[in-house]
Amino acid sequence: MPDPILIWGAGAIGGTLGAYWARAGIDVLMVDTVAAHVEACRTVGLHIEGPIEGFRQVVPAALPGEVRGTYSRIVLAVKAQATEEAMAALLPHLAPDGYVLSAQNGLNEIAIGRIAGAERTMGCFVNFGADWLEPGRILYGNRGAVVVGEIDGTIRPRTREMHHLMQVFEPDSVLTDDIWGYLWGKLAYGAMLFGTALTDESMSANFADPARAPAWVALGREVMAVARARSVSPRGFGEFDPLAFAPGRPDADALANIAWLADYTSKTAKTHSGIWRDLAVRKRRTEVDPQIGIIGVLGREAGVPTPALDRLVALIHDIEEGRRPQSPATLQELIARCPPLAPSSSPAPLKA
Ligand SMILES: NC(=O)C1=CN([C@@H]2O[C@H](COP(=O)(O)OP(=O)(O)OC[C@H]3O[C@@H](n4cnc5c(N)ncnc54)[C@H](OP(=O)(O)O)[C@@H]3O)[C@@H](O)[C@H]2O)C=CC1
Ligand SMILES: CC(C)(CO)C(=O)C(=O)O
Repeated sequence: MPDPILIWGAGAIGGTLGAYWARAGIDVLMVDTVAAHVEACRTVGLHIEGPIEGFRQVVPAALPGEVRGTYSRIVLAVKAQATEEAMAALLPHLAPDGYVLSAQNGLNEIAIGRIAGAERTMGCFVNFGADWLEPGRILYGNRGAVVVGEIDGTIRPRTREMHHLMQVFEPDSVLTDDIWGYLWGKLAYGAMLFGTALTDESMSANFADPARAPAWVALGREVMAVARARSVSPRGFGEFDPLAFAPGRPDADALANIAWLADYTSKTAKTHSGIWRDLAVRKRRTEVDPQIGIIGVLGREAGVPTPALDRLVALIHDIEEGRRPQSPATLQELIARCPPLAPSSSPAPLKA
């Protein structure tokens, strides 16, 4: 029998994975710092609810200090700003020939590789939607892309094994030799999601408002410009093609993708992003620095200006620190820094 899969961070993403794997008879141990959540998961069970399916599953769970032994497969699913702290705690439990899979948004694989070694790091792009509601309760709002790949692009037996495991949860999971392409594609979408969290409205309402499009286009373009400077060719999901935001592409191509995002985000029970939830519900800091701030840092290294991203980071900090509300006026502060769209731009039809 292989050792259990250790899931470090049993919130919206880690908890959903853990419940599905445990229900399928796969041996898992979830680790989380929220004592009441750990207790609920391992006693009465973790309740997965929402439009996909509802079930309650007892899942073995522990606080970090309760973990013993070493594990060959660790799925890291904490928010990006907790990555380094979580890595320090889990490292003694990572087998010498094991690996950590980042089931997170952002470029956490860089930090994980630095701490655990590149050989012990695997990448993952997760785009399903889930919310941690309270101890023992998670909303699984919509299915979404799950993509697994090694950070050096090779596909190894362990990569195939993790891909099979992900298929237990999401049958359409993808195995890739280009995980960085997917991670940068998510950064383009992710930057826009941070933008939507400047307001109190849903993701879909934000994407559907033509007056707000200059912000989404500018953010997408800046992420693409930095990705290009780093020789990454970002990949999308569904019909979202981040390359439509690449330098030189007409505004109409970008707008067609934003129209698709408005539709895509209207079909989930998770109406607002995790960023919005951190600010409006959890009243806590977001992942903006490790996820979006880093793009500006990489841009400066490559001589690529990122004024919209920089303004976005500052505005999110303003909300975190109570200097501004989540409101259309706060988003307007971002739009004011973004170039206007070409006057004749109307969304080009998306390719079938
Ligand atoms: N939710 C979603 O729909 C999506 C999320 N993602 C990404 O997935 C990652 C995880 O997000 P999500 O699941 O939403 O976050 P959650 O906050 O729901 O879950 C993270 C859990 O880890 C706990 N935690 C924090 N620090 C530690 C630690 N050092 N050791 C163990 N547990 C810890 C948190 O506790 P506490 O709350 O007290 O901090 C929380 O219970 C993020 O990068 C996010 O951007 C990607 C796609 C979709
Ligand atoms: C919106 C979502 C679920 C991606 O679709 C996300 O990544 C987030 O909430 O941060």
